[in-house]
Amino acid sequence: MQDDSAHTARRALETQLPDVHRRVSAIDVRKGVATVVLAPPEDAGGTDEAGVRTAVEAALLGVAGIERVRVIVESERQSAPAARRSEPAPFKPPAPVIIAVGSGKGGVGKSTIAANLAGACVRQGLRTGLVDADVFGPSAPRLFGLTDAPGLRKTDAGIEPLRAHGVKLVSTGFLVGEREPVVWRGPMVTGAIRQFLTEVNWDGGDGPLDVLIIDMPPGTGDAQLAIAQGVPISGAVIVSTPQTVALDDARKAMALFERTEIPVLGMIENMSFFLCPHCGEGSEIFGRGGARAEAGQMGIPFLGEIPLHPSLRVASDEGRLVALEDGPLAGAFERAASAMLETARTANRPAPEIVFED
Ligand SMILES: Nc1ncnc2c1ncn2[C@@H]1O[C@H](COP(=O)(O)OP(=O)(O)OP(=O)(O)O)[C@@H](O)[C@H]1O
Repeated sequence: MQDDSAHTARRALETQLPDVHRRVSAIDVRKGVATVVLAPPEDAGGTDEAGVRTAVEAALLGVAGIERVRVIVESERQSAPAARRSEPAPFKPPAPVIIAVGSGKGGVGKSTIAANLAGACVRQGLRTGLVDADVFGPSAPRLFGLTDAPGLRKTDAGIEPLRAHGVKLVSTGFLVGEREPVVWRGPMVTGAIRQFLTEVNWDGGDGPLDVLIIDMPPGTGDAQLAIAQGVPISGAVIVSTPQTVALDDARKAMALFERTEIPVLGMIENMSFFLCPHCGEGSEIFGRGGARAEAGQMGIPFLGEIPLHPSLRVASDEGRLVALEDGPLAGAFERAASAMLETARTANRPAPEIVFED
């Protein structure tokens, strides 16, 4: 629950930092964590944003009930890309291969698949990061067994990711309690995602990431746009179950990615068939193969099928990744991850050369 400290925090900024207060578009305080969303500065190059953050933190840590402060600066508006074109790249991309995992509807297992694809990448010896961009329902804390983990810290090097099962990860779930629904407005979603893509210290002294997986939120395209504009993304993987209704939604998800010029790398079918934990036999309860056929029709690669298996749900609830354990599920994730990486690497084209006319 939002508490009264939000009101006190707003008053503190109004009296102590009136210039900053004018830029505040939202303040939220929950469980001692204050989240302040600031509109982009009017004078983009001339404002000491690091100084602003420090000042906001100092002002709000003086408010009773606030123990931690997060400052999110909203992304620049539409005019920004044109202005940015002639400037040097504002930051180093977090990884050479960046893959968004999306789905058309909730509950098809997108987050479970994203987490285990990350696990399969670790198993292949790749330095792997995961951004849980599903700000509406972050599930990384549960999937990685980090529900009691301390929140994200920010150092001079950036936001420090948490680590579990060899994966470095960030999630809004590490900013608020897991059971609390987060109410984000459009700009907050894009602001949070941009911050996760541009301000995380992925390297952390043990080398840059080889691959970054983004667990996408469902929605209207805000997140897709933030990602398309924020990082050189390799492409998107769509997760669907085989039923027609899920496939209809998967088609819409693909259209959203394509509208923001994120190439769709392929489709993974989850819950393809029921793999009996007792006899090991498969039953095609949802009509296996629907996603494979759909991918064929859309002209995109089919990257693999993951069976419905009780142990996957149990492992997910216990914060384990089956991709890192032994068994048929690990093999399925390994094959899907290999196909995904192969497609992503071939999709990664060199940046276009910019020619300056005299
Ligand atoms: N192949 C599978 N076998 C068994 N259980 C699965 C499988 N895939 C996912 N699940 C379970 O289904 C539930 C939904 O999965 P998950 O949270 O990953 O879905 P999602 O598409 O990310 O949903 P949402 O968008 O609502 O977060 C979880 O309880 C998960 O453990």
